[in-house]
Amino acid sequence: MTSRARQPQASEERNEMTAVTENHKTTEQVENSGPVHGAELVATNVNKVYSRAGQKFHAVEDVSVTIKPGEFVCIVGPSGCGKSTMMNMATGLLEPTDGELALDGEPIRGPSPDRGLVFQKDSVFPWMKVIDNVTYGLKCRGVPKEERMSIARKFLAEVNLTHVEKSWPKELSGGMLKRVAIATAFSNAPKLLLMDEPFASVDYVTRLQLQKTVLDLWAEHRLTVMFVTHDVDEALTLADRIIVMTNGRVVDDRRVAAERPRRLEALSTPTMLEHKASMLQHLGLPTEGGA
Ligand SMILES: Nc1ncnc2c1ncn2[C@@H]1O[C@H](COP(=O)(O)OP(=O)(O)OP(=O)(O)O)[C@@H](O)[C@H]1O
Repeated sequence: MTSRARQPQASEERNEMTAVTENHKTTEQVENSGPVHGAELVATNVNKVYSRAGQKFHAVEDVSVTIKPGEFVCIVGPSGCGKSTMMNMATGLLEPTDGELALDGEPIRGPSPDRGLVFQKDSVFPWMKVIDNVTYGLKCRGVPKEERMSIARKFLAEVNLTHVEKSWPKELSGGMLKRVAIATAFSNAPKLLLMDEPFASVDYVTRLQLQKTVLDLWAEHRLTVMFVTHDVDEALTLADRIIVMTNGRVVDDRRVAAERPRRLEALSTPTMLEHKASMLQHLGLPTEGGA
């Protein structure tokens, strides 16, 4: 018989969230507050050409972009604009047809532990208990058992999952599984965290909690984050820089200098509304002011 893992009480979650948001910093504050662990990602004239019904087309076309160490960058764009293709090339799982991606000056030729991944579909192995999932990458890299358990427990504590380390994934909620994936990614101490619509399938409240968890870990560990989302509000909540893609191209690249923590009301300031209207216009959506 399996027992359902204890869920944190609503009040516990709220207290954790408050503590977390109070610590958020902008990229500049993070950069100025100590050494940055993140790496610089440089894409130079990157193209990806696919064939569809015998016709070649550019899924990504001539993208050149530099993401600074420690920067939190969101990529926003409509379905099919090439966000995931860009992300997959950064993971090293997909090769550009032309151009190059490099991390700290080293061309990306394949996957590596210096790049952590959290994708929309759960990247948690159902046949391993939570603690074994989180330690798996460390084990593969030969990290001694005591050390990998200590690292995994530290990150499970940071995502408030200490109480389920011995649970099976099937005993956890969707939001908890996301937190296992986040703890697993951070345990491997990546220099670049690649997140492709990681919270698309969770409910609104859980999504806000997960956003705060990621922001807190980002500020603490000072790694570089590239986060793909459809959701302009999510990008404005998370990012210090937002890149908008349409039809495989970068059509907008803007800095969001708003103070952190960004509570819900922060999205309604005139500057944020201006950012939103401008991005929606790039995405071909009507805005309230008719801009
Ligand atoms: N392996 C493939 N072979 C052929 N075409 C592909 C392949 N992978 C992606 N595409 C096409 O490339 C384009 C970009 O796809 P991509 O998945 O990068 O878009 P996306 O912006 O991430 O979309 P979504 O938000 O819906 O996930 C789409 O037209 C898609 O159909």
